[in-house]
Amino acid sequence: MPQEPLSSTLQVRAISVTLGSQPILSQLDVPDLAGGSLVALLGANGSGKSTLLKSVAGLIPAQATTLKLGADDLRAWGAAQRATHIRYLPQSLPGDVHLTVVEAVLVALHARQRTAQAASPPDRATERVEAVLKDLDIARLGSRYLDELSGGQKQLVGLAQALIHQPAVLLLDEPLASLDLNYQHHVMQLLRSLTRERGLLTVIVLHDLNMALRYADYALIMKQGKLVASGAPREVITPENLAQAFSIRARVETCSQGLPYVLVDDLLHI
Ligand SMILES: Nc1ncnc2c1ncn2[C@@H]1O[C@H](COP(=O)(O)OP(=O)(O)OP(=O)(O)O)[C@@H](O)[C@H]1O
Repeated sequence: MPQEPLSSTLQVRAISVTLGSQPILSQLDVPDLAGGSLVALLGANGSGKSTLLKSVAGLIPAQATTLKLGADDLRAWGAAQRATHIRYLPQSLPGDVHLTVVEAVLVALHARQRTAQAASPPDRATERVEAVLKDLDIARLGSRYLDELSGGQKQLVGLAQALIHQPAVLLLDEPLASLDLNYQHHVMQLLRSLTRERGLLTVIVLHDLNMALRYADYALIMKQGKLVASGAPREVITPENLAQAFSIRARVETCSQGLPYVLVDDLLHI
């Protein structure tokens, strides 16, 4: 049987990461992020978003005074246990793998099940893979080879590989980057409903602030390894914070349907 995800709050206090000789994050405190929330992680290129996600996932070394999921200290978990409950989906995925989409998602499922010692019978595993592909609306790609897919299609397969694990925390690094407009909204709607139904904590790096305004429950804005703002998207995506984080002069307008959107008027030279 698949394991039930833990629905828990992520606590990160005073996290520091040094890469090479460069301090990238320095004693960064992140507000507690509750299971069941879709969190947008925003900020300029190089502001430390990927570094924060990778350090929480345990993929790069970090120091922190607190790094917990619910009552569990993540630093006490081995790599396999951490990977079972916390999935990080990188910006780009390996493209030269000669496996079909179904095989690639099955491989991802079995890699976890070996470590979790909770293998499903093969027919049940295939059913689960098919259900995830259907959720993402890519069932028709099941028998296609990964190395023959477009960038956006590969991105969706990566998402299927992450979702098949039924993690407690999903850390997605720009998953919309190669998707067309239809799939961008499809993926955001799917993530929002999965996040709520399963009590998942989903943290998603977005460069499209309108997507954050429309779908996220909470937003974090980073600049140079620090948090500029955190809170409800409508409260933190403000002209002042956008000027500070992105060096732009921007307005937040409301469309005739009542949805907020960002309009950039000019670049600020700093
Ligand atoms: N392996 C590394 N060694 C040294 N510096 C690194 C390494 N990886 C990232 N950095 C630096 O850390 C800083 C933060 O990078 P990071 O990838 O976390 O930013 P980001 O906010 O995710 O950016 P982007 O939006 O461009 O993906 C950057 O200045 C980057 O050059």
